[in-house]
Amino acid sequence: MDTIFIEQLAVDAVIGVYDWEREITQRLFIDLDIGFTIRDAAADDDVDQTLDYQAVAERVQEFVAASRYRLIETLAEEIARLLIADFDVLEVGVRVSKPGALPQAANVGVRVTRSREV
Ligand SMILES: Nc1nc2c(c(=O)[nH]1)N=C([C@H](O)[C@@H](O)CO)CN2
Repeated sequence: MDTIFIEQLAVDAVIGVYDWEREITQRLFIDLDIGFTIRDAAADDDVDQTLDYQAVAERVQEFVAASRYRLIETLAEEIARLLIADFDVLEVGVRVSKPGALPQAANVGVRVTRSREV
């Protein structure tokens, strides 16, 4: 299987377990590794035969911006579910980073890998 990836997709969302975090948005970065066979699209040089990363990015940005989860774990899981359901992908890796969460660290986050059940 091949991979189509998106790195550091920036989205502002309501996210966090503390009361003050429910009142603000915070910057998240999303990394996606999407398992997809690109051979046919490459052979025909045809975007209609591949996964349009622009469409994926717009859908994920729309979803995350409207979300109000407490845990980044939940957000990562739901992004994976969305991609498998809406874009018919076989496997997806989702990394959600919340760089503002820990002042003493450059970044924190979670990574999940999920596959479509066949
Ligand atoms: N494993 C996690 N730990 C924590 C999370 C989280 O989403 N997953 N969230 C918080 C707070 O919201 C924190 O980001 C506030 O700065 C703490 N730990």
